Amino acid sequence: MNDVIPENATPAAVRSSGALGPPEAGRRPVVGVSLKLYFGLAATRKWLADVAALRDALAELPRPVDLFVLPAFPALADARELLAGTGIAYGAQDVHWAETGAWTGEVSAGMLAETGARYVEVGHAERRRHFGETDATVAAKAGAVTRAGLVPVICAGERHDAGTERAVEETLTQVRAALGGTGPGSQVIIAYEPVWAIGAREPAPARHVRTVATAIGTCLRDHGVRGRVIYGGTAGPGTFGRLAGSVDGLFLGRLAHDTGNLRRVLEEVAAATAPLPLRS
Ligand SMILES: O=C[C@H](O)COP(=O)(O)O
Repeated sequence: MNDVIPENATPAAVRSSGALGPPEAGRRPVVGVSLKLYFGLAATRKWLADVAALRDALAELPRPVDLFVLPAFPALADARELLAGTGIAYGAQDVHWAETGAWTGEVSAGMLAETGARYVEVGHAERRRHFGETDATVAAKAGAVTRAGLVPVICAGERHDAGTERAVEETLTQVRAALGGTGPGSQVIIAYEPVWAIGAREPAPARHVRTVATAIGTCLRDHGVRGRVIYGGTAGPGTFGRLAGSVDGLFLGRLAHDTGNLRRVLEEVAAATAPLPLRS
């Protein structure tokens, strides 16, 4: 168990805790957005066009930041069209673990790769809660995604606000299970999302997030995967500055519907992060 990291710890102090290692170079900060089922197709197209217009702002950031967006399946073709040439990646909010077969209604990682998708979210709390996803199915999906050459965005987080120690335990159980489906050296993103902070009024307290995210970082290193950790749960402008040094970026939901917010988040992430080391 890691000690709780102080609320006012500087990024350098967090790194010197040993969880992230020395700040040589390597991991690029990353910001992701899931649209969930908030928009219809026309609204998604409008939003994607607004995101594509961030292209110049993205290119002018003082430090490169990866940006990916996850619209609903029917909008993947729109993402391909509207984000072409912008350097902004896109992907899906779910996937099936099988490559092919009698799986009515499902979509394989291979098909997603054919659409040009780069990232695939697996194990979001809403899928665990409403669709019965388990650590085993999340692991199978994460494995399918990496085998297809895509990057799984593995969501993990405790269900209830019952203290940081309990959160580390519950979250690492999910992360370890999911990583069991991926091979050594796989590239993954872990989206740490305390379930009680999703769709809430404010993000989880920074001290709590720093401690859990740092424990996830150590877990990634132990598993020998190339991992980045991002925080999600009512994240928006002002969130990253309090977490810098313990996470590689943010995973946004509602607050990115306004692409002005998304632009501010990208600027904050670029400004607040120093180069971070590769984890393997
Ligand atoms: O996928 C995104 C997360 O669940 C966070 O959503 P939220 O920012 O709307 O709370």
